[in-house]
Amino acid sequence: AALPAPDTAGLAAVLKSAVAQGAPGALARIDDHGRTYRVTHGVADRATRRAISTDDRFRIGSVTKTFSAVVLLQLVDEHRLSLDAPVNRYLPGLLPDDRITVRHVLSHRSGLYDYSNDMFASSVSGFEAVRKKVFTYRQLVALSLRKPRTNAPGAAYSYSNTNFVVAGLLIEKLTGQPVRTAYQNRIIGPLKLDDTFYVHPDTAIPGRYTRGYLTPDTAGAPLVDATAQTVSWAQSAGAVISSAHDLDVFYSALLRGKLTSAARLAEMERFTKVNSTTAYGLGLRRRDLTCGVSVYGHTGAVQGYYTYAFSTKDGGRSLTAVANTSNNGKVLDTLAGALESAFCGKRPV
Ligand SMILES: CC1(C)S[C@@H]2[C@H](NC(=O)CCCC[C@H](NC(=O)C[NH3+])C(=O)[O-])C(=O)N2[C@H]1C(=O)[O-]
Repeated sequence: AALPAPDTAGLAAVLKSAVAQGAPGALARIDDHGRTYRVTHGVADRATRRAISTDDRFRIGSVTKTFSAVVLLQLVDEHRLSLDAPVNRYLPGLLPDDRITVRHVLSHRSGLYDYSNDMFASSVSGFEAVRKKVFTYRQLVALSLRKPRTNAPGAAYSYSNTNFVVAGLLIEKLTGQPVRTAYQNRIIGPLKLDDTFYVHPDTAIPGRYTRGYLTPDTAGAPLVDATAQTVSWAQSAGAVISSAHDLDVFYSALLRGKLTSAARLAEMERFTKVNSTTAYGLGLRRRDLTCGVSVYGHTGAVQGYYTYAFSTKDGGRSLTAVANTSNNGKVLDTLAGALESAFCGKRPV
């Protein structure tokens, strides 16, 4: 059945609410079968008061996980990787359990502890301690292995950034190239994503961007400008920079089967239920909306930036919504309403 028209007034109200709840600015772009909708509210820069634009680049956080998963699924298509092989077959000795497979890692079912839980237990001091640091992938995995596994391999879903750091190690081992090169050659170049970059360990966002502001844990404390950072704590789990246009193109192309074989896309879409509205596949989230529509993509939360980037199953309609703050649960929850406005249309009064 055809989707209802996007509810742009409802989308504007969502962004306005996000700003009222503490985001300096918010943006949303819908690409719907060739027609584009753009909505913004608030500022990209608190000092200059420059209005936020849907053209502004931003840090996409864990939306990066889909980029990493796509590269690995392409390697499966090229018969250079098996999803059900142990990670240790490709990276001998990396993990303490040979039963952990590539599929377990890409579906957050490995049981590998998420080192960021400790790293950011105190949001601002944790961020300031790492914002200029450069980690190796193996240093991040070592941080995780200091803690017990959360579950036996394959036994449960437990979100962990460590999984997609392992994915980055697999990409570099199997392609013989840095993750940056793999993203560029396999995704960014072919799709002409001119606003999309992997600059790690550089701290600057190229070109025109919105600044990002970390909300402190202490109510009323001033926002922290988190724009300049290496994002080395995340890398292949969260360090890509992009734009609303490019993420709409990316998820539409993925779901249209432009980036992997149909068989591999079907593997990405084998979902483990997370809660009543969300399920996780391989580097891909499914969100089930109130109108019965399911959308596919990923969310992102990196210091200073919240992102929702989702598309319909056929890739015909895509939405990217961003708020330039983080560590603000009200804003994260409010921004989820952008999915309802974009894909469920006007709410019955
Ligand atoms: C599951 C999520 C929401 S969290 C996960 C990943 N982001 C992180 O793991 C960053 C955690 C610290 C971010 C920081 N929070 C704190 O410091 C809290 N003490 C903030 O909000 O700026 C990402 O991105 N994912 C989102 C996803 O995949 O949707």
